[in-house]
Amino acid sequence: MAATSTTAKADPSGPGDRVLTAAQMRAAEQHLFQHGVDSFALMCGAGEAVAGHVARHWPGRDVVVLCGPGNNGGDGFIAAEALRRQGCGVTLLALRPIEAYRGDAARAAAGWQGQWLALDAANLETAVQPNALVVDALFGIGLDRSLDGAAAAAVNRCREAGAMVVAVDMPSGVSSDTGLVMGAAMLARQTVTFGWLKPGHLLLPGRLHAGALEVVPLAFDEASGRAGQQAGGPDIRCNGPASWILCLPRPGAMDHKYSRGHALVIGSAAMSGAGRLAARAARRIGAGMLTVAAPAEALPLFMADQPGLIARPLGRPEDLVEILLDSRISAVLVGSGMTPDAGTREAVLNALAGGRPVVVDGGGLTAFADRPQDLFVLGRPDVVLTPHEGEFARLFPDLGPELGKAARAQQAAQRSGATIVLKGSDTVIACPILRHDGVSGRVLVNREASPHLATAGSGDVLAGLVLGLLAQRMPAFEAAAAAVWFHSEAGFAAGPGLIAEDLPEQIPGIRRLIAEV
Ligand SMILES: NC(=O)C1=CN([C@@H]2O[C@H](COP(=O)(O)OP(=O)(O)OC[C@H]3O[C@@H](n4cnc5c(N)ncnc54)[C@H](OP(=O)(O)O)[C@@H]3O)[C@@H](O)[C@H]2O)[C@@H](O)CC1
Ligand SMILES: Nc1ncnc2c1ncn2[C@@H]1O[C@H](COP(=O)(O)OP(=O)(O)O)[C@@H](O)[C@H]1O
Ligand SMILES: [K+]
Repeated sequence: MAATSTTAKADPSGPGDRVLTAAQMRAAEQHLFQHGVDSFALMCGAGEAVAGHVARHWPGRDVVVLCGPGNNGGDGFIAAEALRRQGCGVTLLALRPIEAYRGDAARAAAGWQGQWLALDAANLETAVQPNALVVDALFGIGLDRSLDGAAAAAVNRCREAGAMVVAVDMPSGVSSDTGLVMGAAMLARQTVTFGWLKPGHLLLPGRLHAGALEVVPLAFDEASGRAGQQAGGPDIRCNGPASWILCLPRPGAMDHKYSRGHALVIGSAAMSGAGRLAARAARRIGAGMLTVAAPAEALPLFMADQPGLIARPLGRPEDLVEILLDSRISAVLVGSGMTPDAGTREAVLNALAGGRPVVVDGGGLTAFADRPQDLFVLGRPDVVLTPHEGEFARLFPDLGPELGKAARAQQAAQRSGATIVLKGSDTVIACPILRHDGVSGRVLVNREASPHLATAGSGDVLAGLVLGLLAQRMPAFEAAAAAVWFHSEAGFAAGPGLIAEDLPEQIPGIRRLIAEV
């Protein structure tokens, strides 16, 4: 079967922007088989696509192909034979003797016309010379335990030799569902994958092991992708405008400042900067009106900083309840820059009781570390929790990294009933609303963000962006995802030397750019 390959830069995630787990991928594959696609033809398409990729990027180079025990190895045999026929010098090392292969992989192995070498330490040392070009076809989506023995030795040898590795489907050793390294993992320059991206290509550290990604659709289409996701697990996609642009607020001729959205930031005296940054971000993303409620001594700071906002004193807890009587307030941010204590807890609970969409950030999350159930407001998907890893671990101590970031965020969303933004360089946004088509929720993975965002106050800006979009009545999951996307774009736009104060100022330019989308 001829493989069609895509190398789209803007969104290389294949048909749609789905991201499939290993189980979903297998279900998508079954869907194809039920509709007459031949499994060996699919493997041939995969192997030939890898060979085509290698020939395009390194024309005329000798190549070492490492074949594992299953179908990933099968793809390797097909690629090796295709390259050999093109006149490439190919050395092939296999983890199994030829007679031990089964199914399509056995058929692919039987088609290899070159020499057969065992994948062992001695052969690795001879074959993988410094700067060798290596096709890693050891393990793909079937990896289910840590690499050891010869497979681990292959990873080490490639690393020692500074080999340029092209990974087939997954860099071997990276879990396709979690992006976690199992024992040891190939550090690939490039990864050629099939059908759709897998979470492990996007989540850390897998993203760093995968290098540049090429998605080859093969025979996979929208119907098989949908069938794959409906077989179980969440609908995972890459975060981008396609996921939320239709509900991005746009002011119209009939709008006035209140109708555009009135956001409320609960500020603190100890760290007023957090609320100030959030307020500025909420206004830059389009909230028509912004009120800060903060201890009286902090109010002059807010007012001097931003003449366009309204400041109201917050002394007693009842003050917040009174402020929330104003029905024009359309969303609330609580927790940024607040100390994690009983007073903050009360402010969060009062904000939630106000019945508006609420963003809970920073100290507002940690204040519930010893009683997370009190924060979990089942049936309130308009509540957005924005934890970084530390805050997440305090609220969901049992949802550890071993589950993978996509699954952790999804389970946290379902447990809390809230939209979850699990921050980091690979921020994941999860929706608590279950669907009725067998898909257990929606998850978006932000592809990449500027590491310059790792600076104090950057999270406060993100919280403010979510607030500003919620205030404009954008649904919470979409608001959270759009905010994360704007935030990472702002990080790239500001670039080196970025400080949190720069981020809100980048928003209008980015907003203008996507107005045309
Ligand atoms: N679906 C698709 O889109 C397409 C799929 N295609 C290709 O098929 C690949 C999936 O093939 P696969 O299912 O045979 O799994 P694969 O990754 O080769 O692992 C093989 C076996 O290794 C074992 N094993 C696991 N971990 C281990 C470890 N650490 N150390 C040692 N052994 C370990 C484990 O078997 P076990 O030993 O448990 O019996 C496992 O079953 C996919 O990635 C893609 O390249 C394309 O051809 C066409 C499109
Ligand atoms: N290495 C990184 N690469 C990209 N984005 C990052 C990185 N580290 C942090 N971020 C982003 O920066 C923000 C930091 O938020 P947070 O940890 O709450 O900081 P703060 O509380 O100081 O504002 C988050 O949006 C996070 O996703
Ligand atoms: K591989």
